[in-house]
Amino acid sequence: MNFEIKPTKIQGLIHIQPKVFGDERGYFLETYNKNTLKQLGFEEEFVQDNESKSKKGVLRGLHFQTKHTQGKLVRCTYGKVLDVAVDLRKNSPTYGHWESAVLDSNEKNMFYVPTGFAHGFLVLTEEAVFNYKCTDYYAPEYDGGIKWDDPQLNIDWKLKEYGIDSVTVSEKDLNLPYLEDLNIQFERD
Ligand SMILES: Cc1cn([C@H]2C[C@H](O)[C@@H](COP(=O)(O)OP(=O)(O)O[C@H]3O[C@H](C)C(=O)[C@H](O)[C@H]3O)O2)c(=O)[nH]c1=O
Repeated sequence: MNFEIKPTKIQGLIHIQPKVFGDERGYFLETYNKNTLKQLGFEEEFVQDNESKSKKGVLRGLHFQTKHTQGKLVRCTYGKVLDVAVDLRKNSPTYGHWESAVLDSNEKNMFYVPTGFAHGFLVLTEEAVFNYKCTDYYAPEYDGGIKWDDPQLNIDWKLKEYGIDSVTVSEKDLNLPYLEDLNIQFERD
């Protein structure tokens, strides 16, 4: 099997480790295989692929769409990021809880963030290229989010551990609300 599914602390989040085939030429891996992942119980359909490049200390997020909610299969194809998902699902026992994963382009590891979560990442290396598949289309009219330093969420962005003195956040993200001012709960798909 070319993919290994690993458990997470929050139900619904999934760590996916593709098998990497190395030889004297370099390496090969399947980055997505609908049938193989279906055999592992992962049956999401994707409609849009995205890529972004950012410098160390850039923090994109925490984002969600209030309609056309997107499940995201995320990975880092250059450098390393700390990826964070926050559970906003209605009646979830882990509502308001977060889970993080270091996505490393050398490890090829992936993280699946289902609908109902806010998502963001912090770049840990000088540069990082971030690629992800989405289960629904971009719908800016339904763009929403939570500010990265929400004291109620108290996310450990590991800034000191990675020697990041200050984060670079877009104007839009700097003006995102805290969760307590949002009172948002997503119905489960
Ligand atoms: C997301 C997106 C953006 N755009 C355009 C809109 C802006 O002109 C430009 C940058 O958009 P934005 O600043 O929203 O990009 P990010 O801050 O990387 O947003 C993403 O960051 C976090 C980590 C996410 O999980 C979401 O996928 C997404 O919100 O790309 C598009 O044309 N299509 C798209 O799907």
